[in-house]
Amino acid sequence: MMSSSSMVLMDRVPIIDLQDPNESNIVAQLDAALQQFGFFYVKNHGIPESLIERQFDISKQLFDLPLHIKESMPFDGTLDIGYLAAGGQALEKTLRTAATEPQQKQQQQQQQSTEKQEGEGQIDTKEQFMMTNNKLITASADADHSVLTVDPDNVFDGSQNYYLQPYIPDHPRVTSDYMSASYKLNLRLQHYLFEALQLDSERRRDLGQHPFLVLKQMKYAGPPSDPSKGQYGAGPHTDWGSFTILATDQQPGLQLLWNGGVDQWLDVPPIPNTLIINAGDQIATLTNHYYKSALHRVVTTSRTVRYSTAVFTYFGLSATFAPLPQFCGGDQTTDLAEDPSIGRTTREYFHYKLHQSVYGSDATRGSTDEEKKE
Ligand SMILES: O=C(O)CCC(=O)C(=O)O
Ligand SMILES: [Fe+2]
Repeated sequence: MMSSSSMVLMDRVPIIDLQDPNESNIVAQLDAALQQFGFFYVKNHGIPESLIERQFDISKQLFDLPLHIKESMPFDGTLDIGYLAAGGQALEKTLRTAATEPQQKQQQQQQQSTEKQEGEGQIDTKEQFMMTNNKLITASADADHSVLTVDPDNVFDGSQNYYLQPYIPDHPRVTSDYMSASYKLNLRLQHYLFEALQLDSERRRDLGQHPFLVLKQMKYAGPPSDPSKGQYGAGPHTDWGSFTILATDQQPGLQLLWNGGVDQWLDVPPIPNTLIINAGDQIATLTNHYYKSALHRVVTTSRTVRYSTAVFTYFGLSATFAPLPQFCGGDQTTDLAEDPSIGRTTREYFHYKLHQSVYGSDATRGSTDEEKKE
């Protein structure tokens, strides 16, 4: 972890070359990018371009299927799988108690009063399809260790997902290969994060075991966004977990809220042969918001269809979150009540956020239907 004063300020989200033979360079760049933006690009990331293209090809075929077929795979919030039609989620609804910095909170409130005329958390125009390694969610806490382990070569193994083989023969193979490659990239990013935070081996094990992993394919074909009416492809939100690995087609739209003197929405444009990485709430909580879980949104400007695919990674499902000791005390103390991921396990925090975004409820601690079912 470098001190803020030694950090070189950048005016745009940096690209980190993962082929750099000097690991400490990678760690230092990751540290600076997470402090300043909460976002960075990676190149030479190990996921073959051909696999990324095949994945987008599958995604296009999937969203082109007739609506009745897509709706035959309805969203299941317990497993976090299935299809959500346009309007099925409103990410902005998760903001009311988002785990963001006080400064960001104030910004959110200003943003909402100046940009929005009606309602809160309007629906997002994106369509989405999700697959997860949900066997970890359904397994009981004392399950056989092998049930809880993730096979990096077959991440979905043993989990319930909708596989579209009858309509898209390559669907199981391509989604599985893409997820496995993404998980391996996540393991590398997590290693660099743990190095930056100088975590001991016990803490690494606690955070790293039984990770929850979500593949979300998205299509934006709705009307152009209009922030003044609260209409977005994806409304302003923070991601909820550890790292998000995002692939987009060549359409712009993603923006993050950044303070480079004044708060502003900064474009995160597509850059060929790179992936976009951002830190979620769990990383912000661990570091007492020293690393940012940046507010971001998708503003579509034209009628052009846009595809993106995110792999959301979470730390261990049973790990409970609180700032690491080195981030507590001094002027870095966070009001624990302000950060809803504190004191919750990954499993609990995930369901809490999901309820806000999909079901619109202010799920209270430990009382969601999903949690009761577990
Ligand atoms: O489509 C994108 O570029 C980003 C979507 C996003 O931020 C999300 O689904 O969490
Ligand atoms: Fe996001």
